[in-house]
Amino acid sequence: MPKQQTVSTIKKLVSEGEKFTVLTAYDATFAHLVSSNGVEVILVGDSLGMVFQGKESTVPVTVDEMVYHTAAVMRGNQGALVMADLPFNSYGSVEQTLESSGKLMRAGAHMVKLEGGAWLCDSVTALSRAGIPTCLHLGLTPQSVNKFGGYKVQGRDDTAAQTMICDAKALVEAGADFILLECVPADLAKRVTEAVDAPVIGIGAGKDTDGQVLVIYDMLGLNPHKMAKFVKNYAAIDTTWQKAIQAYVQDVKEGHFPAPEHCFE
Ligand SMILES: Nc1nc(=O)c2c([nH]1)NC[C@@H]1CN(c3ccc(C(=O)N[C@@H](CCC(=O)O)C(=O)O)cc3)CN21
Ligand SMILES: CC(C)C(=O)C(=O)O
Ligand SMILES: [Mg+2]
Repeated sequence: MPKQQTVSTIKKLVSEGEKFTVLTAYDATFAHLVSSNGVEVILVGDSLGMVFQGKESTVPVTVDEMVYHTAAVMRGNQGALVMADLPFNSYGSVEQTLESSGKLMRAGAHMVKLEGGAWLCDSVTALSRAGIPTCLHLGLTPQSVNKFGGYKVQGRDDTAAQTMICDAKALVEAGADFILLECVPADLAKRVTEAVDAPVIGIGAGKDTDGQVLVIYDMLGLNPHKMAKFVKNYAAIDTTWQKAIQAYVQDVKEGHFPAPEHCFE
């Protein structure tokens, strides 16, 4: 594995047909644990609002909080590519997007993640020109939980599926480096992955995306709340966290995770 992962090393790995793994981390200790056990990408996810802060959703998370956690992650990171979520209501205009992203990049992030479709193309292009790589999150976008009315599988009907494919293509055309799909039928995720020339990361999106992501507290069985269908508890298989993470990496590389029971149709 390279000393430091970059957007290019991930793209190269995917072009060679290798799967990659992503886990969340919100602090230096978890960043160290994850990045020294084979995980290529750390996501400083706004899910920290739920699992770290104990809030109802990711909506209350602020840019300043993301900056704080990103800076902590950077101190523990051992060479993973660090992607930070732009939180709710911090990327409404191109100008606001550049300002919020600049704060995350100055905290040490290597790239930012935005939730949304083709309406973000101008922002993606502006970020690309500013030297900020992006990941675009489609499907179940948790910052819109109040519009969705719950955490539900997205893209089940033909129109929604077609829109998702068009959004992904437009965003990659506009300069998006990665696409992330959350809670979408496995066959749609496969179609999106085939349709775009960018690495696609999945969570609850079947086995055919280029990478997989999970929230670390979920896959270590530490989340006391009801787990989504896509979660696998790796700590139930291996008795140390290091081994649990290594088992997850191996499962993804070998195509054993996600299994049919973790997928939607
Ligand atoms: N700990 C944690 N893990 C996550 O994966 C996560 C967060 N927090 N916070 C932000 C979002 C919220 N997420 C969620 C939360 C619940 C479901 C869920 O219960 N989904 C149903 C699908 C129901 C349907 O069929 O439409 C499931 O059965 O999995 C999915 C994603 C994913 N993200
Ligand atoms: C669930 C993942 C994809 C995420 O956005 C987060 O952890 O915030
Ligand atoms: Mg998030």
